[in-house]
Amino acid sequence: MATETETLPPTQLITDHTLTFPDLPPFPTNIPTAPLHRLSLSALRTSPVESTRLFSASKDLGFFYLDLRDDVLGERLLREGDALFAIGEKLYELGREELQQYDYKHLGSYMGYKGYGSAVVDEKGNLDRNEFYNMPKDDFLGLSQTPLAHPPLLYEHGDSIRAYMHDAHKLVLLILTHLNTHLGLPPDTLASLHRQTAKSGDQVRIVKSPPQPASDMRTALGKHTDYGSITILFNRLGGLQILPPPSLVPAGQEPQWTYVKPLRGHCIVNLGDAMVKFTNGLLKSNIHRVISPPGEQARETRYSLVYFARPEDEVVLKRLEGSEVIPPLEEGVAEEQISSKKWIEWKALRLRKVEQLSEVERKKLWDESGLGI
Ligand SMILES: O=C(O)CCC(=O)C(=O)O
Ligand SMILES: [Fe+2]
Repeated sequence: MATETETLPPTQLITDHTLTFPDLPPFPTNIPTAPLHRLSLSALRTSPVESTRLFSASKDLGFFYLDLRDDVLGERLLREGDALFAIGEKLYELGREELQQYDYKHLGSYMGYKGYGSAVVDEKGNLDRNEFYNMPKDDFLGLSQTPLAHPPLLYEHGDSIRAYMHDAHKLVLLILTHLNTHLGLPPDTLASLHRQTAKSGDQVRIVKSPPQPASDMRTALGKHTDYGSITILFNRLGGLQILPPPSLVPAGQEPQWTYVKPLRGHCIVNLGDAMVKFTNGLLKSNIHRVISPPGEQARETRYSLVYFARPEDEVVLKRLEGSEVIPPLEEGVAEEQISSKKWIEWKALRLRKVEQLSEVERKKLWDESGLGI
């Protein structure tokens, strides 16, 4: 892969104990891991070289590690992330029945709770092996006219959730500002489409995937690209896998699903569909999925923490004007006029309409998603 030369060799990652999670079984040393660029937030603040590496990573894989240590914002995010992992564990202790009342799919909303086994994950019509809770930024920051009800526990921890939302968004804006510069867009173009004070689908998600029976392992979260702009992801156990795009796979070989090894002190950053549309395909939003954690880690319950930053609701997802770096549209191509809000609603709910569906109907739902095999 083209990125390989700029990442740490896997052996170096494994021997550095500050990058592993002391209370969890180790990530196995004998499986291949994805060669993500490993960037540093503190270096990004001052180093043009680091900034260029961020742009390269966004153009080839659309995924990179960001070391958050030795930076005031980064260290705060690490602490706030830890607090949210703890809140997540308590949230799921409420139980599936209690949480089910916060599933708002019937109202056309993907916010709130998604129950275990309630979305199709593959072409066979299999169902997922996780549950998650989407906490809408608009509800928690007081932007919604009619906020949804959320578990009282989340309101009790409202300050922690808001602090995390604010800081994760600061990090997103910093990343967008670097991309804005490299794309040669007029200053603040990207930031002005992602104001935290404007209504959007920004959300914090906490995912729980319990251990799976060894005799019946299946995809926990089906393959997808993220729908919005920038995703900030905290993982502790393996399970996340990416499928490299054909452009990064040696000629004659098939792309292979590859684990992304979680690194302590780091978040994983990935770009979503909106960035692809804004840049007419120059920036990448890579396909990923979650399966059972590898090796001994498979015995643990896996939690992960995600912050999705998405363009403001009314932003139309199409090529941005004002850059000479963004490739022009091909002659005769007319872009679809779809708002960020509509795009995300469609993508987030299309595989969740599974109640009382037969296997054949579930397979059809997958076929219609366009996700292929
Ligand atoms: O749990 C993870 O590591 C990834 C979750 C993810 O891809 C998502 O929620 O979109
Ligand atoms: Fe994702």
